[in-house]
Amino acid sequence: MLNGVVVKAYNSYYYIQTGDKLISCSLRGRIKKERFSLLVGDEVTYSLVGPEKGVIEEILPRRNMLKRPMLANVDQVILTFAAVNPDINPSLIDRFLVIAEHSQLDIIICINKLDLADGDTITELLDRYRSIGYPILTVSAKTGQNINALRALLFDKISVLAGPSGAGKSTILNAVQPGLELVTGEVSSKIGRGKHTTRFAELLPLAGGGFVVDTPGFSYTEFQELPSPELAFCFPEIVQYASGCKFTTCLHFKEPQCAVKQAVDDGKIHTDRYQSYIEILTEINENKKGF
Ligand SMILES: Nc1nc2c(ncn2[C@@H]2O[C@H](COP(=O)(O)OP(=O)(O)OP(=O)(O)O)[C@@H](O)[C@H]2O)c(=O)[nH]1
Ligand SMILES: [Zn+2]
Repeated sequence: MLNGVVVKAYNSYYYIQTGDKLISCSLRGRIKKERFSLLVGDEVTYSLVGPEKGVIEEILPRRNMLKRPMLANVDQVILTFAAVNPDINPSLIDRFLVIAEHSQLDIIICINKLDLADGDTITELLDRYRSIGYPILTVSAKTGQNINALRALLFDKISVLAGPSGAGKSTILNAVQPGLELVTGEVSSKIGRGKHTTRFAELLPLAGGGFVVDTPGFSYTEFQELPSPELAFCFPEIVQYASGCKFTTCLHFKEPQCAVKQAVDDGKIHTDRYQSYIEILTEINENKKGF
């Protein structure tokens, strides 16, 4: 039996990548009954029935599942922001971090357009996130600076790039692997790619091993409602102090004897981060969608 990864689903066919071969597969009858359960990203076993044609026999156990886009076995999200143009915005970074934390993926923060940035202005901001424990990579897709380091991080993993429009996600991927030829540029010119329509994500194989997802990951406008008690778990530094709160149900807002608020007062949690937490908590409580 052969092994591969589902990289694309089209009509009732699944495309399986094995090494540098792409095998178009149908499903064995008994899996068909549970067809909904086969996702792009799944590892499968298959048997060949012709040259580059096969039948999927078995779906191997799934490590995780992402809802938007629908994918299995994603290892990490590369949260991508531009240092400038559009200007880096800590509150937006915090919102993307919440979504990424909620999806329980490993997170890498990637700051692009280093060629346009005055290093000092972003250093303080990046130190803030570094001190929380987030790995940070600064790159320039334009000059190629640190693109090798990013390529190394993508090696042998399934990665999603997420981040605001214009951060340079497609340009970065094209720099990582020129053959990908993702469409870049103005938003309007991308509509043909289905940017605003529902489509199934595809995995693009990277030379040397690993895959990237061809659509931007979750966007902050697609934020799915998060129950307010879960929000604090999306802030690692809040988690670190929350066990010291008097009430186990503490939302670290108006409750007395809150160890998190104390940590903010003591300068151990950054006030901006706490502010982001409170803003998002308030939005969740007001039942606003799409923050
Ligand atoms: N100066 C500079 N410009 C860049 C860099 N990376 C991307 N850009 C430009 O930024 C603009 C947006 O880049 P895209 O790659 O389309 O951004 P995106 O994040 O894929 O945007 P969406 O698809 O809308 O989410 C383009 O005009 C790019 O040429 C960089 O490192 N330096
Ligand atoms: Zn508290």
